[in-house]
Amino acid sequence: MASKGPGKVLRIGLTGGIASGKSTVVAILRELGAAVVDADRIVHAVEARGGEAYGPIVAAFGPGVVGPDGELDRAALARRVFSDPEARRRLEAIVHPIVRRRMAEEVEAAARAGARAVVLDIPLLFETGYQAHVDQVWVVYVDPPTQLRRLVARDGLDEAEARRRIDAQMPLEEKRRLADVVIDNRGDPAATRAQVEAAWRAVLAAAGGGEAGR
Ligand SMILES: CC(C)(COP(=O)(O)OP(=O)(O)OC[C@H]1O[C@@H](n2cnc3c(N)ncnc32)[C@H](O)[C@@H]1O)[C@@H](O)C(=O)NCCC(=O)NCCS
Ligand SMILES: Nc1ncnc2c1ncn2[C@@H]1O[C@H](COP(=O)(O)OP(=O)(O)OP(=O)(O)O)[C@@H](O)[C@H]1O
Repeated sequence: MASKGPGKVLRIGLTGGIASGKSTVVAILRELGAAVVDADRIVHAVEARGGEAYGPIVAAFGPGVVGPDGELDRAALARRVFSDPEARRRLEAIVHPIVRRRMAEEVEAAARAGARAVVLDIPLLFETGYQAHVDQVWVVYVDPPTQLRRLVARDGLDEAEARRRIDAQMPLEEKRRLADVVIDNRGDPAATRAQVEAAWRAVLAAAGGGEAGR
């Protein structure tokens, strides 16, 4: 864990596996008043037509990844990169540096706006080594069969495609072992909410109490 300098914002890295429940946990944290930086949202923004990553991606992957409306055909690009690790690394080499910079800017902005704690929702936190840049890591955990079932149900993928996406990430069991805080999302939403509320209360206490999130 990185040390927290005096007067600095407490950075919480929130991660998990695909469909483990990060968005569900983030929605609860927002309700509790947390400032949240969302890596997937930034990815979508920079990959949109006219965004910083759009041109380099089209140059690298060709017109086959552009849809009729001129936006990236995300489904086509996903099929490509989740069946070819080399292509995935090429995409990541374009997108990740831009996302890292934007996240740092958003943390700065939240701190300037008075937040004492910021949640960074980063699906690939461990895979990208970002744990060195946060003060604590929360992992949203589910067991593998639950993860597969929820991913298939949410995204309408067949089981083989869902497995490929899960296999493109560090195993969730391993992430759980590396966590400072584990949110166990195997149970019902109420059980998850109780854990998130308790973990956020601990953050408020560590960050000096009061309105730490905003
Ligand atoms: C492959 C792309 C086009 C698929 O887009 P799509 O709209 O279907 O999915 P979305 O971007 O909403 O991501 C959904 C989830 O997929 C998983 N995922 C996405 N990219 C990756 C990756 N490179 N490696 C492993 N898992 C990934 C994450 O769990 C993420 O939360 C897109 O995810 C992308 O450009 N990825 C590269 C950038 C990246 O690494 N993003 C992950 C977080 S920084
Ligand atoms: N405790 C729960 N019980 C039942 N279903 C749940 C629970 N938590 C989340 N889900 C469902 O599981 C799916 C995955 O959850 P969510 O979208 O929050 O995951 P995620 O980690 O944000 O995924 P991604 O990495 O793909 O963005 C969603 O359809 C969500 O409604």
